[in-house]
Amino acid sequence: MDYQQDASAESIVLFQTGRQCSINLGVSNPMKKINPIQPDCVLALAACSREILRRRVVIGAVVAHAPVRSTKSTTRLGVRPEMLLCVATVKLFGFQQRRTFRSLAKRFSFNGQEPQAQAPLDKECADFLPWLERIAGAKISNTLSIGKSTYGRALFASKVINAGDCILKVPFNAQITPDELPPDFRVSLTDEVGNIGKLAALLMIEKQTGQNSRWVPYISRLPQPAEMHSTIFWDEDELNMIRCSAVHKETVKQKARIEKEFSHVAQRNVLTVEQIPFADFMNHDGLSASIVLSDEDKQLSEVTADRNYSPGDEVLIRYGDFSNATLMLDFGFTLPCNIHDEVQIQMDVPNDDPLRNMKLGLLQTHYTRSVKNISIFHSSCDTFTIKEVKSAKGKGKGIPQSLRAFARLLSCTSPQELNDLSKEAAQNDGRLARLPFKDGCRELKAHKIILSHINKLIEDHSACIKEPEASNCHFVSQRYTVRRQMARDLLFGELRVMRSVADWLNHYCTNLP
Ligand SMILES: C[S@@+](CC[C@H](N)C(=O)[O-])C[C@H]1O[C@@H](n2cnc3c(N)ncnc32)[C@H](O)[C@@H]1O
Repeated sequence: MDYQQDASAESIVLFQTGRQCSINLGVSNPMKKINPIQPDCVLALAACSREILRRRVVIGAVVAHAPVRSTKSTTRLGVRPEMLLCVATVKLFGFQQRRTFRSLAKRFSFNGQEPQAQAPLDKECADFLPWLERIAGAKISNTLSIGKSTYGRALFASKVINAGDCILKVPFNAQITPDELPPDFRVSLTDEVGNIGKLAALLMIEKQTGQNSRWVPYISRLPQPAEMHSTIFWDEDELNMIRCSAVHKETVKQKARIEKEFSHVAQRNVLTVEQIPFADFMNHDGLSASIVLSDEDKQLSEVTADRNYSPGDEVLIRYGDFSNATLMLDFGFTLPCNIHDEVQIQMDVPNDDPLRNMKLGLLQTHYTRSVKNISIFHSSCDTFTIKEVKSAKGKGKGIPQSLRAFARLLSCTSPQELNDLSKEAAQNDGRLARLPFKDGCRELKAHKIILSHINKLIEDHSACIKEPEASNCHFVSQRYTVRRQMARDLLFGELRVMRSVADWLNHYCTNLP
């Protein structure tokens, strides 16, 4: 890849194999200060930042994770330079978080009496915690050490840790925020530059400052491009492995957005962006109950153990309840069997449906979108998220009511039927086709529409999985091996979800009166 800079531009401009992406800092010549820029860093950060902004729609929920702070009043999002994409959110209801926080506070004490650990220490990071504690002017952890795991750096118990122990607390003054931008630089930034753009600028400045940067121990441990596996960085062959999944489309969309729109993102928001050194060395376990919580009063972020750990155990936290689709796009990894897997499916009113316009009109009038949907994808009236249905004989939890309603609408063949649906909606809660058709044949027809759509997707996924390796030249590439496995984790997870939904639909159809 070739990168150049446009030193005269009002923006940081990167040219990547003919395409151009820019981060407009709105200053006359930012290159004076941050030249030369690190293109991979910028692009990745942009990717990360887009995600942060979109996630903001989580209203009334606590958003937190290793590098993310959350409090009642503000949401602070951490940008771990890990692939510069490691931004995660955890969905917890506000009251849960407050309660958790109070109970955590009671147990807020360091465990300092246990025997020394046998953790697999990362010698290159031996000086990291002492350095960070010097900056913080406070103890950050005395039960954790930085070591090496299968998934890069990780934090390990260096002493016995009991569930409920506070294992780390990183004061805000040891976190990297855009507030640190040099005043003259900050003054020159226009209002259009939000926190994420500022953080990007700060990182570039710090990187450029080299050994003189106060953050050098942290900056020097930023992930290298070769370690980044977000689908944002996948090449065409690699993306082809997941072409049957909605992640493919979402990746293409996000890439385009990053390159084209990042500079125009209005960031008038309540986010505070920062990076939380040390805490963001923790790897993800989807089943962990530990998250990063922040206390604005005490001006620190902390993590409490959700279980007992022996010395040498890796200590994990949960970044969020994320499907493999989200993990691979936002974080660049997947889990072999992810309980949070889900599948995004899109259903349209066919172009050749004679009632198409009437159906679209009704959808527009009656459709109310689920506010609970905080998946990585943008909802539209024809996009639905299905989850694994635990029992084919149950109520079908995992299949959204909106999908079944949509299918009932699709199955209508006369204006009269549509008018009846509309009337019924008006008599109830206004939502269209939420009740099963009284006529079993019509209900069957509607559900067969979904079933046939899902069966088609199952076929596509199965074919995708069976496909031989894309290219011989990849056979030695570790990168390709990692990404191939990610693709398989994704597709197998989606297949599991879709098969469970198909089983339920088959059972439902067979048992209709
Ligand atoms: C917040 S960082 C954690 C620290 C990181 N391992 C390091 O080397 O600095 C998140 C990154 O760690 C890796 N990671 C975390 N949890 C993982 C898991 N359960 N499986 C695979 N990779 C994981 C991924 O590369 C992810 O992007």
